[in-house]
Amino acid sequence: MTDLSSLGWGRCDAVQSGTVLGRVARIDRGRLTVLTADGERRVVPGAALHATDGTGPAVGDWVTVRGELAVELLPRKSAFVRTVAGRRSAAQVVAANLDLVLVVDALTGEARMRRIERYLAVAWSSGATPVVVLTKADLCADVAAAVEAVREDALGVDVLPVSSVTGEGLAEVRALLGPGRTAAMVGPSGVGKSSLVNALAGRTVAGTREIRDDGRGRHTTTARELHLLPGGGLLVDTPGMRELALHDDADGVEAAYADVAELAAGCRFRDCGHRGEPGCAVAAAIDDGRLDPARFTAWRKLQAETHRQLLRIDARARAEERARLRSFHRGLRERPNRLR
Ligand SMILES: Nc1nc2c(ncn2[C@@H]2O[C@H](COP(=O)(O)OP(=O)(O)OP(=O)(O)O)[C@@H](O)[C@H]2O)c(=O)[nH]1
Ligand SMILES: [Zn+2]
Repeated sequence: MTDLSSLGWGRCDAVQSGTVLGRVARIDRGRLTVLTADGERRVVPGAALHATDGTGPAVGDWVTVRGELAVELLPRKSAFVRTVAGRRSAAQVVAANLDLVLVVDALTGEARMRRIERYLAVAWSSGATPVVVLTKADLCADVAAAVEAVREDALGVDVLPVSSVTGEGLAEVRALLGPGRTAAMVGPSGVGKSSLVNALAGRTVAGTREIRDDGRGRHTTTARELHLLPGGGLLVDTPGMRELALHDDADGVEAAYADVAELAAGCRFRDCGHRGEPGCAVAAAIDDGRLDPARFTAWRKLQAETHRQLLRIDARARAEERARLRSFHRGLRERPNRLR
């Protein structure tokens, strides 16, 4: 029998008799693998298993289970949400009930900052605490300088260099993941997320790009999974994301660019567009080198993106309302006596 707090449980919601609490560790082919006090169970999601925001169960969610059925999804305390590309731009919960979001990027290659900022914006709106983890330190000639550059922009966020090959920095990441603490790793494909889970777990729990020892050949992460680490932490490995579109993340953008937002608050005009208006504090900061113009441009771009998303969500809601009214009126025409 496991203590539920070791699975990250820290609440006192009453559970109906006959049901048990479980935490979703894996979802595959419509079935959930949940961790309960009595071990792992495979269950099917019941008809009512969706969150108040309409999304389905996600890894990290708490559910109540009766027999082989997950009957209820408990409210989330935090969630990392991404927008699925496509016309409907639906929200997808990557992982739920997180204490930390590890934004993972590699110290190889250049120009990682704009990408990190985008992940940080979504991480800030998740409700969990973001941390930046920079992998492949063994392949970087000047780790200190690279880390410093990221620290300057990732305001209020810890930035930790690690190497899954030499083990450098792993202790610092482990220290963040105390017993019952849940973290999810997010970041682009190939930055070494699976290698990092394996290094932290001390054994192969996640597939990496190498040939796996079970001989199943090349493999990159295809499913999310909640792993229990030896030190008692819980870590969600997520497949690399080709693109991370913003959703309802305006607050997250403001948090990730708190310095720019603060400058903008000092402009003479409240609705300053920072396009050469007199008394623009943003332009002044760019002029005297306090603000990197690329960071300013990135802020604008992410702001515009969240704004477009909101308009799209709005437009969709209006279209759905129109369609509902149309079908109601059609119903009246076809069966005019219905209201009598
Ligand atoms: N030198 C070095 N190579 C690393 C390190 N971490 C990962 N790699 C290599 O980078 C490649 C990608 O690593 P993965 O762990 O599969 O990356 P991932 O982020 O999980 O990728 P996806 O599963 O596609 O999301 C592999 O060839 C790893 O061996 C590291 O710390 N140092
Ligand atoms: Zn301005």
